[in-house]
Amino acid sequence: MQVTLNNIIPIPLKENLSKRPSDVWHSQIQFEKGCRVKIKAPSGTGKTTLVHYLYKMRSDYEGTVLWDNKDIQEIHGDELAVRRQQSISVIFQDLRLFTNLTARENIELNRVLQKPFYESHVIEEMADRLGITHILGQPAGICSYGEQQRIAIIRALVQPFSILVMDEPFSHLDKRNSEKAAVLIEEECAKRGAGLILTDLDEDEYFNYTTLSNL
Ligand SMILES: Nc1ncnc2c1ncn2[C@@H]1O[C@H](COP(=O)(O)OP(=O)(O)OP(=O)(O)O)[C@@H](O)[C@H]1O
Repeated sequence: MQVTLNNIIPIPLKENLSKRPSDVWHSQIQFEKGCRVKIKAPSGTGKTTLVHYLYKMRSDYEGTVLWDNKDIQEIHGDELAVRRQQSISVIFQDLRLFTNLTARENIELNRVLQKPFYESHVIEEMADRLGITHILGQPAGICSYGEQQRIAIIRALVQPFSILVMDEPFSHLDKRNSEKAAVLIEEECAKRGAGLILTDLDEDEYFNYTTLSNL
């Protein structure tokens, strides 16, 4: 799937945006299969807002967001659900885990939404690589935030996608765990020939990105 931003301007940020240059807003940008794009911008400049626009969670913007040349405002119901299950996977900044469900149940829910992309043993293999095997049976709500981030990463990786969007996915992970997660994410994107869009506050070398620094 290709995602295109056509002259997007967030209405709540419009006044501030007229005072600063931007690599993203009021531009034509395409995110293609295979891309590695990092949006590096300070707190409060609109990274999460952009992620919500890309996934059709909010529509308070001028301009258009296209999925494969179709305005996402015209995508509803089953078509929207299938796109989210098959084409675009997101790790939200606030993770959106079900706190009463175990880590494994949170991941399983995404795996079995449609015809599973992976068999269930892949969850154990990914958990082992990210060092969270011991909390798989624990309610997500009592896991540390760093553990919850790794649950959300695995949940996003067990479904099919051609674009993966991650909003500050390593904010509570140390460097070693961030590197391990990045290697797994890169492998899963490469397997699918998928594109990756990541937001963050700082520089890093986890992926070979194109960086957009002004938001
Ligand atoms: N639903 C909304 N309606 C109006 N304004 C909003 C809404 N959501 C966020 N904002 C405002 O838009 C600005 C950008 O918020 P956003 O969460 O996108 O920033 P961010 O770059 O992701 O920040 P951080 O790095 O701190 O997570 C903030 O000033 C915020 O108050």
